[in-house]
Amino acid sequence: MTSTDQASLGQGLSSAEAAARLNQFGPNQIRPKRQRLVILEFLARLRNPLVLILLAASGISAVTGDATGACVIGLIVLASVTLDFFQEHRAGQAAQRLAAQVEVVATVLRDGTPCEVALSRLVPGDVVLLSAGRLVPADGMALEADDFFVNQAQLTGEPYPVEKRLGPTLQAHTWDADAPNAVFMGSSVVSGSARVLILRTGPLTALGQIATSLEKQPPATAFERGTRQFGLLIMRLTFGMVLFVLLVNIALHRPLLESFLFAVALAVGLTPELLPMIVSVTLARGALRMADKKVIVKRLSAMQDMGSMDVLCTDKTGTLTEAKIRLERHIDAQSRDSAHVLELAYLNSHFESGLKSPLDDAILQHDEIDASGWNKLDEVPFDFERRRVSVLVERQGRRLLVVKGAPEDILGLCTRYEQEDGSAAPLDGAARACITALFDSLGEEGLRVLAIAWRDMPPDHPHAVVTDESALIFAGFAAFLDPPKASAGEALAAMAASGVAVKIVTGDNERVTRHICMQLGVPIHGVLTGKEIAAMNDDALRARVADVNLFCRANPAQKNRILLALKARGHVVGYLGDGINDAPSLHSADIGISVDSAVDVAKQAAAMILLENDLGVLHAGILEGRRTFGNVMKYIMMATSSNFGNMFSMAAAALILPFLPMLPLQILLNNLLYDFSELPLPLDNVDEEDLVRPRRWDMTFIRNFMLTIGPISSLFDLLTFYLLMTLLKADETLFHTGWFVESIATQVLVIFVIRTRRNPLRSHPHPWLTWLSLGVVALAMLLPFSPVASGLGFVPLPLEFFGLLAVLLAVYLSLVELGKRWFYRRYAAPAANQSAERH
Ligand SMILES: Nc1ncnc2c1ncn2[C@@H]1O[C@H](COP(=O)(O)OP(=O)(O)OP(=O)(O)O)[C@@H](O)[C@H]1O
Ligand SMILES: [Mg+2]
Repeated sequence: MTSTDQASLGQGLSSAEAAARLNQFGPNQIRPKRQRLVILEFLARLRNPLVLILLAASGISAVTGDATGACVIGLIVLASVTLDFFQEHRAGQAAQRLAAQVEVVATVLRDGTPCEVALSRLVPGDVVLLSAGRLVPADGMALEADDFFVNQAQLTGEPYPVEKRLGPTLQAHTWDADAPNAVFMGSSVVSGSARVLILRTGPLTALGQIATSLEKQPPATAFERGTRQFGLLIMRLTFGMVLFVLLVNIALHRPLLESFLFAVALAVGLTPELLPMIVSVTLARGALRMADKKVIVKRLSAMQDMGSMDVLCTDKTGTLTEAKIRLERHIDAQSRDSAHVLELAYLNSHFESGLKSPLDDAILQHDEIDASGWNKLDEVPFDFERRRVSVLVERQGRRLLVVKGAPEDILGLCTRYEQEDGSAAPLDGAARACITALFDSLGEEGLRVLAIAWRDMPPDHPHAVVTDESALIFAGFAAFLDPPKASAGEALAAMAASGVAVKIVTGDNERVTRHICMQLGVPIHGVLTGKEIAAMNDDALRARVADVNLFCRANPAQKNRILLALKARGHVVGYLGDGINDAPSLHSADIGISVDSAVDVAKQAAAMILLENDLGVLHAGILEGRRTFGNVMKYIMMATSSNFGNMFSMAAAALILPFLPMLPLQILLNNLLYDFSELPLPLDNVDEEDLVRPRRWDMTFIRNFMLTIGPISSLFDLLTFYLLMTLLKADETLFHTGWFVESIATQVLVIFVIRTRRNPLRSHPHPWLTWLSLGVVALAMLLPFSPVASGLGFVPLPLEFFGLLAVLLAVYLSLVELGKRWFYRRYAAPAANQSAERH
């Protein structure tokens, strides 16, 4: 530590110094995202090998004579790369702005005053103020600590909170992980507060070092795997075809360079180069639409996962129930109202420095109780394994340990119970049975219950530890009403109807949760408790998870195991939660969903944040996800069927015709126009029948579609060749022109057939798609009559051609429509290709 650091401990860094250090140390991110200049991002697109080959080849052809051709090719390549780039860049920017809205911040002293700074902008030397629920933003050392407990399970796997105290001065380069004052990035504050000096940020932190040494890439989502497979399929086909065309042309002694250019242009025409752009634009558009519904999508690909999600796990408080909890009763062991129980509960909630749970808020708001005579000495913070919290308090020389928590656990720790007159009687079998019966009856009424217990502590006992929670005196119960949310029942029913199974995963007990489910009209068809889960190995759990829809008394690790078991069964699983206990599951879920009011770790781990905690918008999100899926699928189906068929016939024609069927630059222009017509695809409407089930990437579906529609396209093109040659007696340039126009028209207009399972007249495309497609076709028809025609190798078309074109188009579109109907009947009954449940 430098002397300026020492001097600045009190008030932190100055803004100027912080900015300088940010430059020096880089952002506080484990894997810093490279911020590239826009121009570099643009140039990176030219790195595509096909584009490079094309530019090189046209460069050679420029040198050998055909300068205009080469220039046009260069321009076309530039135009299509630019088109692609701007769309994607804009979409990415919009998505980034959205995510910034829910970015987790830290409270940092800058220029002597506390201010909120994004985690990524922290630097060594910053002084951070931490309290319960906050995230430790980087590695550092505690300068002040007040009952400061953190959960560092992410690093050590240890589920219990660890107390951090003051200790020796630490240095960034001689780090001592075991020092009592060392805190780590990725831990979250369970209770208490602290002032922490940041020493190491980003990749230099302990978490960063593990992450970089393992280079753990998040596993590819089903969708990413799908696009990759698809890319491979196309690549193989392209390679085969290009090789074939080259060999044929060489065998026929055609000019080598031109044949090569032709082959490469074919390859460009075959590549679904718009796919990445279509994917990111659809996703970004989906995310923007979700933002209107008060849902912020942090990780764009989560939109797609929402469309595939078939199981949603959710916790209970605040999701299924109203966020407002009320304290209804505070009663002793005999079910009489007890002021003492309320007082003890109040002291416990008042003094505990952990994140106040809604139960604490309910106790504190119930009645004003005077706690001023009491002094807090220490506490044992709440954790989800113990499910209780203790405070050690003192008044006029009397020391009490007051414990409140889950009744099942607390009763096990009690040896006596408090009677009406305040005396303690032994908790024998009969009394225990009585109290348990009381607890059960409260649960039947749908009340959430906490047990309150206490014991005297000797005056020489300054600290509270977990082992002090024994030989307690049971004081009574605090019972809460946590009414179900009116909208939740409806939302759950809607999700079930859309093929998403909802499972409730809660730390609360079975009775209360069942009661809520009954009120919401959610049938429970299988229950597992944390105890039962603890006794199962992963295989056993995997065998059970599908049939169970209520998991109760589950601790954080068990919640996570449930989730992994569901994923292992092939489900796409969403997880909705807001607590520290939900963070591991939010991480492992395919789609982690949290709320804006959640603790920082949960928000950090989530892929999606609900600004309003309402299950209804989640259903809307699922449909939105399926919509994005549908539109990406349309592009893929177009690329594999019609586009592919066209290119295939081009290759075949090269074999039959005495000349090249189209000039390389015409193929590229054709491709550019076709791409252009597909730009509005991300906006397109998706039919309802495509939204009723979860959608998954299905390679067999794509392959079968390709094999059905592709040949129709190819055969049809060959028919066109024949007619061009025989009816119009076309020479080389007329042939090129005629086929260019025909090929654009068929390729572009077939979208109206392919984009829907229905009769095309019964499904409404987005107006932009309609107009742009028609516009592109019109443009292609006009080109041969324009001044640039000769530069592009076109000649004006005779009138008969357009008559022929009209007939051909009508026949072609009808044929594809018939082929499509046959395909859906044969291979895919409505939505049946997406299996929701895989056993
Ligand atoms: N502030 C508290 N003081 C004492 N005990 C608590 C407190 N908060 C929770 N508990 C106990 O811990 C249990 C688990 O906590 P909680 O219900 O918050 O878990 P969860 O899994 O987040 O549940 P939910 O699905 O309701 O969000 C509770 O049922 C209760 O018994
Ligand atoms: Mg919770």
